[in-house]
Amino acid sequence: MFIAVYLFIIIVCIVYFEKCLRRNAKFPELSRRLPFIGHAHLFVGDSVHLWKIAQRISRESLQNGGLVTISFGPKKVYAVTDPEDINTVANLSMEKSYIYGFSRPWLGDGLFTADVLTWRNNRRLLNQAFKHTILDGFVDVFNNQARSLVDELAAEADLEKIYILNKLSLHSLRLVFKTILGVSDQEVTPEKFNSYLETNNILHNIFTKRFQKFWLHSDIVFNRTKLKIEQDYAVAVLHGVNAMVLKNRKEIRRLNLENGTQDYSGEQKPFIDLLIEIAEEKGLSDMEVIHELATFIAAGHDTVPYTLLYTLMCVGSHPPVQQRIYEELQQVLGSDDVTKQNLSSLVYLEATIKETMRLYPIAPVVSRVTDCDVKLKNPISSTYFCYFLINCEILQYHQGPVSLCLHHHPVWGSDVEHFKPERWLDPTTLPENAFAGFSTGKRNCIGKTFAMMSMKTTLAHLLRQYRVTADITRMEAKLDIILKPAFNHWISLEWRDK
Ligand code: HEM
Repeated sequence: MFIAVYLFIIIVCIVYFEKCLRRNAKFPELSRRLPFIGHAHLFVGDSVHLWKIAQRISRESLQNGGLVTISFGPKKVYAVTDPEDINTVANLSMEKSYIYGFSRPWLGDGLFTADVLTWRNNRRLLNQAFKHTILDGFVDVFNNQARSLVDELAAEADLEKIYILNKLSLHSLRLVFKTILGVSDQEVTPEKFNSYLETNNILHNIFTKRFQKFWLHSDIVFNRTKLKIEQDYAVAVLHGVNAMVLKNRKEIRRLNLENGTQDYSGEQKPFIDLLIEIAEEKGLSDMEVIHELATFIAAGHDTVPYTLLYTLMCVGSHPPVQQRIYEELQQVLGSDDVTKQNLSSLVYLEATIKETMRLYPIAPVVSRVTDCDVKLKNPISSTYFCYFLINCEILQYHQGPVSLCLHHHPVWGSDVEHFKPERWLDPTTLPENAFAGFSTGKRNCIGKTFAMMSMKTTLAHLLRQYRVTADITRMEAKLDIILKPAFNHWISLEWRDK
């Protein structure tokens, strides 16, 4: 009898709670919300499933005029897909959402995860390391690494299928170790690089699992799981490498200062030296420097290889695009190396990378918290009026290969679904605020010029030497922190001068 009464009271409460929510719902909400937990159940599954959910959210958001709400229990998230709204949010809210906090044991107060106050200060200081004049000094390193990659791939040329991702990751990690840490290939064995990559992937996996299982969002629960033990171990391994590099670098700097010498013989000094200088000036601890290094290594090498892979796959799937790139390379470079002067003439290659990033952005979801009211366009009516979103969390969903969102928004025109690098050649014809491959607003990617320069150099060397074949329409993707290929991401390479 008592059980029946309790059940009755619970059902009445649920119905009342639901009615209140619906009455107060000002915004369209994602379908399939459950009482109390909201949409949290939709995210449970593997990372292929997570990508499908992200695409569904972005599709529903666009169908609802550019905004849809998602509930995680009492927490409400606004998924924004309208270009104007995304621009508004990105410019007003610099604070990252609590989900980024999952990576704090690894990245600490590094630029990517830092709170706004710390971020403002550090971004200003670190911006100087990413100026064009500084990055120009890395072009020789980009060329040397690209040449090594071309040579390494020779053994696999003419095979029917190559899974090139691991080689691209290794290439990007070496590049980052050289330019960010000042560590040459000879100082780190291939096994150590591979173990760094594996550990890095383990961490991605742990963060994704934690995000998908909403009960693990709480530190109290998560800290009692096996995942936490695995996370601690992985973080210790990566920090161990960073700490060792930092110690060696400080020693080299000390000796250089004592002897009045420098050890980068004409090359640009690595980012770590600037960081050590800032740390000495500001009294930062070694752990703070390690967190910043971890951030730049992660952000630098996690992103580039995936964008390179997707570009090669797009190029391999579109022979006329490949032919035009080849002709541009012949005309601009011939058989010469890339230089800071000729790099800017590779306009069609750059357009191809941007078009790839439009269709396959490695960071398709960016999450922010607002600390002020944000006025957005009315997502339901076609007339424009405004809503106030108060202290809410906002997700920007831009793009997905099959879904309609920022990078697939109708503002791109009727050929929005086509891979068409030509659309980038005349900037005056591009839609406003509709590209966020490097994010947008003040807290966008600090490494975007570095990334573009290194990717253009690598692709110039590769595509001059090899003809690529691929079929990107068969690739399946997963969302494992970033957009990664899950299946069918092979390419084949053929020597051009055979
Ligand atoms: C194709 C290559 C790259 C892409 C597509 C990319 C994309 C992005 C995106 C979308 C964000 C914003 C993420 C968010 O707010 O959640 C970001 C931030 C960041 N990126 Fe990149 N990135 C790339 C390469 C690089 C490289 C090479 C570096 C460093 C060498 C780098 C360093 C960073 C850092 C430190 C941040 C945090 C910036 C801040 O909060 O001020 N990225 N990147």
